[in-house]
Amino acid sequence: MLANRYAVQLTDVTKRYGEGPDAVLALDRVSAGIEPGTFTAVMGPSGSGKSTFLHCAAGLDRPTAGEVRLGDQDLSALRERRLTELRRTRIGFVFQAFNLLPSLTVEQNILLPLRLAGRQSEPDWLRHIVGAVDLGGRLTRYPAQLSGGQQQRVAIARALVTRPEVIFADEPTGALDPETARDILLLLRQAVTDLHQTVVMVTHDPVAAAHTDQVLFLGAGRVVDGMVTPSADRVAEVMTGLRRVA
Ligand SMILES: Nc1ncnc2c1ncn2[C@@H]1O[C@H](COP(=O)(O)OP(=O)(O)OP(=O)(O)O)[C@@H](O)[C@H]1O
Repeated sequence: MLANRYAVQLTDVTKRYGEGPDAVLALDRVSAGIEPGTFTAVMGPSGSGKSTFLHCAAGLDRPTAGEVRLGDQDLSALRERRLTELRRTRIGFVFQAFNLLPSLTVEQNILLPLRLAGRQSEPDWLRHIVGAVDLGGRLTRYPAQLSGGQQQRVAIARALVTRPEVIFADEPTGALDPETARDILLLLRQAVTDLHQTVVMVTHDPVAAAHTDQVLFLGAGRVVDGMVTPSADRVAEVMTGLRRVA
């Protein structure tokens, strides 16, 4: 069998919440393939299924039907323990709320995924990513002593430390001012361009989407449009059209 050319592949993924007349069809037979070493934005009106897409693609939630593959691994074939292990070692996460552990230093937060996986840190790699996120002088500080932008840099370093196959970012700039948001987006862009990382990001912001290579647009749980080398203006135009029909 040929190796999967995609870093992540969703095939006919359906996600239904609840049962009977109150059931919500959050994803309706969604298919998408994310190429390795690319930066992808997932956009759509509120309630269109973006978070559900991200959660299913990242193995945080199981689809009701359909298949999700991380490389050649079918996630539905994994029991909970193996799936947790896979999330820890092969996937990185960046959230809007940073999700750092307040009692750990910056360095300990960055190294946490390795510690949880029982893996050794690689000093050269650690130095490289700490340099890339520009946190060199702050490794012994605690999250509460950092600005929002600095905390998100720690979260990105933590996501990079295991050299995951894909980083999933859920509104990573949602809590930041526009200038700091831009720095974080440039950092994610750099992770893709320089470190050949694959990044999938949910965002509401056309300016954020303009930093990516491609945009997947969701509407009412389906992939309704796509755009390569997006610009903020063209993305905003598509979003206005989607909101009109939502
Ligand atoms: N745990 C849940 N139980 C029931 N319904 C849910 C659950 N999670 C999401 N939904 C519903 O599924 C649909 C898609 O939700 P989702 O959060 O994926 O959309 P979204 O595009 O990320 O929205 P937003 O931009 O507002 O965050 C919505 O109708 C939502 O109410």
